[in-house]
Amino acid sequence: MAVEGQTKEQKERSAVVKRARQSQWPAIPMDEALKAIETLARKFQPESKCFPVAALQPGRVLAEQIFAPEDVPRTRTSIKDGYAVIASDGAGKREVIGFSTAGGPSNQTLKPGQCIRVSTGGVIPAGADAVVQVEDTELLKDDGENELVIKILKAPSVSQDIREKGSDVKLGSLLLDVGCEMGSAEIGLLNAFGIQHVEIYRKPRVCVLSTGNELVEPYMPQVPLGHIRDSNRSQLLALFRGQNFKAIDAGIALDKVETLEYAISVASQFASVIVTSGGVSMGEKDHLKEVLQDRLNLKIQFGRVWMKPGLPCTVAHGSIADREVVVFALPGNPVSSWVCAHLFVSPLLRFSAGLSRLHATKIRVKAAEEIKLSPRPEYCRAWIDMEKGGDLPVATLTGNQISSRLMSLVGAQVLLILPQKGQISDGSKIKEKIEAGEILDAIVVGPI
Ligand SMILES: Nc1nc2c(c(=O)[nH]1)N[C@H]1C(S)=C(S)[C@@H](COP(=O)(O)OP(=O)(O)OC[C@H]3O[C@@H](n4cnc5c(N)ncnc54)[C@H](O)[C@@H]3O)O[C@H]1N2
Ligand code: MOO
Repeated sequence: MAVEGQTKEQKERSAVVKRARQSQWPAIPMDEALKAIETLARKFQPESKCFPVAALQPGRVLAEQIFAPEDVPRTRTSIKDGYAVIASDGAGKREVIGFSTAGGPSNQTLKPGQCIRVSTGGVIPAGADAVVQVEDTELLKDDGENELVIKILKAPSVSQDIREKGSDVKLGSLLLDVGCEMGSAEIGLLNAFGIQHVEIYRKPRVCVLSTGNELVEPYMPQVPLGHIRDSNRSQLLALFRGQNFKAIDAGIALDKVETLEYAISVASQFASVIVTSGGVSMGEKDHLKEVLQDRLNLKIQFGRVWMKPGLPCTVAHGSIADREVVVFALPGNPVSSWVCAHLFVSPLLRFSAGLSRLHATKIRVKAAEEIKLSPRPEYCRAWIDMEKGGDLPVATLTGNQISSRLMSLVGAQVLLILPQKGQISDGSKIKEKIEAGEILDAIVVGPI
């Protein structure tokens, strides 16, 4: 028991003997954890603002429906470089009375036997009802500079090679919907209609904090024995920034309840989503759960998930100084925090960013090799080969999958979803492994 007058070391030792020897937190199944995240996400509704289209970057999310303010094309235009004609004139001679180029429309009206030279995108002059491409004509007469008479080789049909008014987009039709992620095409489309301002969602902010007495800044030239460089923070910041969220560096906090409480409170002033790594397992310095629940009075939504990696992953929700927050206390192992960030943090941030799809894309792949199953459902990192395997891409594990091995994340394109080792559905035998060639679901986490 801790008594007055104890040294710091004595106090720490007494904390060790008092620690629980079993986790008080049930390891909930993955689908339950994901449901909890989806429920929580709804508390972090996206916020919008008006934004100039000229400054839009890919990845921004639209917060309003955009309707076409005009027809495209606004008037009938030519699909080909050639001649605007009257179809009923058929094949044969035509007098060339002028030209209508893109940007230089003609104000002449065609009469039978006449044609007007047009370029692709040029306005179809009055009286014309077809375009004949230049390849289907012959020049019969010119004055050295201008074409005067041509011959149409094939009889044209009405509407041939004419883009009718509104045939691409009708005035008032829906161009882009709420939740649409801006890419190059969407930015181009807004500009095609001269739309100058749109309502977009604000990027959600996420604060990233590393915890652990053993951590030193990555730039430190000397790393004392027993210490390691903090890699989780930069890794998670880069992950969230790469997903278009605003990620804020909250530094490193020592494994001390007061320090952790302080660091998380400070973080809550900058972002309503806080991500920590480390200190959630069974060690005597693993204080995160206690800090979240007992010192910050947050409600722990779950304190363990039956998954690998990421077993002690913890999520807490509540208010700190009247600000609603969610804290994702991820396990310290670099692979565990990365996998949990993809599976739990990103979906909540995606919701808060206004995106219509919360979860990453799932694909079906073929296992390249035999994979031993673990007692927990596992999310294995894998590379994808689109060429091999015929109908489905082939997934090869990124080497040893231990949760400390950061190398297993390098170039990872998918997380293979492996069931836990156990009885197959008809109960006939225990499934111990995935066979080479077996088809699996996989979550896309990198460019394919
Ligand atoms: N008795 C038990 N021990 C452990 C259990 C358990 O159920 N019972 N769970 C294991 C699992 S699973 C995981 S995952 C880890 C997670 O532990 P913590 O979240 O408490 O993380 P730490 O102990 O603080 O760190 C674990 C590991 O990761 C390194 N680390 C931590 N932070 C960083 C960082 N910012 N950058 C790079 N590396 C970091 C740390 O040095 C440790 O090596 O617990 C198992 N133990
Ligand atoms: O399940 Mo822990 O997350 O890596 O080893």
